[in-house]
Amino acid sequence: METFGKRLAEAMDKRGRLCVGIDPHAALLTRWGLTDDIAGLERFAHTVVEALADRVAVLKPQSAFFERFGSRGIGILESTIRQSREAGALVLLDVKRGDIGSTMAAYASAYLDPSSSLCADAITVSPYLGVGSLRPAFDAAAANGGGVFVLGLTSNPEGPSVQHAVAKDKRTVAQTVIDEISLLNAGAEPLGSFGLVIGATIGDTGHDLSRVNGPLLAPGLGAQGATPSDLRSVFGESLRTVLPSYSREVLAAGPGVAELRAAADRVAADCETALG
Ligand SMILES: O=c1ccn([C@@H]2O[C@H](COP(=O)(O)O)[C@@H](O)[C@H]2O)c(=O)[nH]1
Repeated sequence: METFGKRLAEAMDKRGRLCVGIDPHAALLTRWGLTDDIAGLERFAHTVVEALADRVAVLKPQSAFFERFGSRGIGILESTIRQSREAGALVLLDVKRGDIGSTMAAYASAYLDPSSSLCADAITVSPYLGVGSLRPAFDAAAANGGGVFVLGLTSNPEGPSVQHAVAKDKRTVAQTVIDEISLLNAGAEPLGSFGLVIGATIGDTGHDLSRVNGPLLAPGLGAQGATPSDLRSVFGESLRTVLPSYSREVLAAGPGVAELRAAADRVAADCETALG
């Protein structure tokens, strides 16, 4: 079975380095002329899939915007994941789970076990209960060719109060997370399956990403104010494995399929120039 790291490296080579988020904000549904209900959600999500799933490397549905419609919203999330994967995109489900190991095992079954209707290629997780508590997700990913992206240095302004806190060993909380993920990816080729979320908004924080050997998801571009030219200062020598991620900046171009494609092409070209 091919690892997620290998599948992602191939997808980025073939389709370019871009992740587009599917974030059906109420304001975007209105902007698209849709109703803020289950029918609007379905039309929105499936239009993004129609426009982009056959061309971008990764689609990233934001679970929260589906969950807000209850079980029917989860149903649309399931069909969005399925259709995206059938069209060839890798699906990173942005669900930011994190719990004690025994509960984490249930989350891993829900999102990383191929027998689940919510199974994605990869998920986002939170390391707040300790990176070790995420072990069931790492194991499920490894067993099924999936990936896990751990929050490292997030794009929001509140993140540093926790992530930059310094532990007894003089490392920041974020550096501890980065180092533990680096160990999981040691020796993997061409790319490890365990990624980090590192916001494009954070500037040069002095964290060492040089040994991660896994994908670095960079949200915060576009609507949150970061630009592709910020990537160099955030990622330094580690630009090779950066996966830029946009949601609202691209989604605002809808509802036209051609306009969504043009917006994705534009940001992908901007990032390609910046990443070199
Ligand atoms: O540090 C993080 C981690 C996750 N996100 C998520 O990415 C998208 C960003 O959406 P934009 O519209 O491009 O701002 C959203 O789903 C967040 O929950 C993040 O922004 N920062």
